[in-house]
Amino acid sequence: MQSHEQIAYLGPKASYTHQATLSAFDSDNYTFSPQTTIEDVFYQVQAGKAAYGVVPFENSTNGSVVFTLDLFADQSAKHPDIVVCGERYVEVHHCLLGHPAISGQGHATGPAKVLQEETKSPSSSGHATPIPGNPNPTNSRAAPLTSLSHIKKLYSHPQAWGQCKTFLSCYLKGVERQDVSSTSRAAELVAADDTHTSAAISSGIAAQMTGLDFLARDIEDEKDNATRFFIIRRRSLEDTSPSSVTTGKDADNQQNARAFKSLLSFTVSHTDAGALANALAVFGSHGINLTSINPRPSGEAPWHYMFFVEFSGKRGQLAVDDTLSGLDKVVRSWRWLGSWENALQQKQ
Ligand SMILES: O=C(O)C(=O)C[C@]1(C(=O)O)C=C[C@@H](O)C=C1
Repeated sequence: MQSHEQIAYLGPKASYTHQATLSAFDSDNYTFSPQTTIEDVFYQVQAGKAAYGVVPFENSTNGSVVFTLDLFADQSAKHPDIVVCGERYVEVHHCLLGHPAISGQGHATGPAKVLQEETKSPSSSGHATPIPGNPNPTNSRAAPLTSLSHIKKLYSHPQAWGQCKTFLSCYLKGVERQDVSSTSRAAELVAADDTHTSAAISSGIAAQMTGLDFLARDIEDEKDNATRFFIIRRRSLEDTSPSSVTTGKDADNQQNARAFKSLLSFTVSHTDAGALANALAVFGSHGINLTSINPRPSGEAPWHYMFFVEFSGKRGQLAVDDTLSGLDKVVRSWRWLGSWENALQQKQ
């Protein structure tokens, strides 16, 4: 029997990362291997146990997934060979999953009673307070489908809280939150809670998997909420060998550059005036379009940073290779983290 290559992803099944994995790999040809943490995914790929890994990288509402950036920063040199080789975008529509209240649970006494009077919403479990960006908290895009007054604890992945701020502040303000490793793990924990007083922010698919009820749907602040995932693999010799380098007009035309993206990290002197500006100027002087920049603590000393930049183009194109040579002269250190096909090129 042919042994399938393994794809490591942040699990368990029904996580958004699982959905990204299904959109990138055919389950007939690969074996999917759910991992507990994003670090476990990096480890599996670095150790050669998985051919590819799938990890969240950034969300359209809540920004960068810092756990992933810090694994690329790799302060303890555990994953020196990981590079990005692809990307996938997944629409993220969060649901509140749990068990409906049973009679006698969640009486509207004390704070809940106050809440009912304040918000005229008998289904909430906390106080509604105006927050910046949503002066009228009753303006949540979603309303609960059932009473939430019995919900005493919430589980989710930390990224999800920031994507559902309005719903949470409106209907579940002050309810204890517990960070867990993924939204689908949150659903598993709630399904195992016999008290029926917890709820998970998770995907609709996780409801099918666990048998939990929908207490609310589409609770994300922005209706076009989406997360971008990276497909990672181990760096290979061809990645940097001269034979992979393409030159000539074709490699340099703008259209071709937009078809690809690249990621690299660098550090600059913390004390030299203009060090960061000089590094960024190298990209502009070679006509390279920078699409994002993210600083993360470098671990060298407090307030020292490593910068991650994403840009159009791929290694092997003349302008990109010249940029890397130029960068090498002005930064303290840099690391190429991969080039891949731009999944949005049709839409730009
Ligand atoms: O928890 C999950 O389901 C994940 O796949 C992780 C993750 C993330 O880290 O951004 C993915 C998509 C959502 O943005 C929320 C959580």
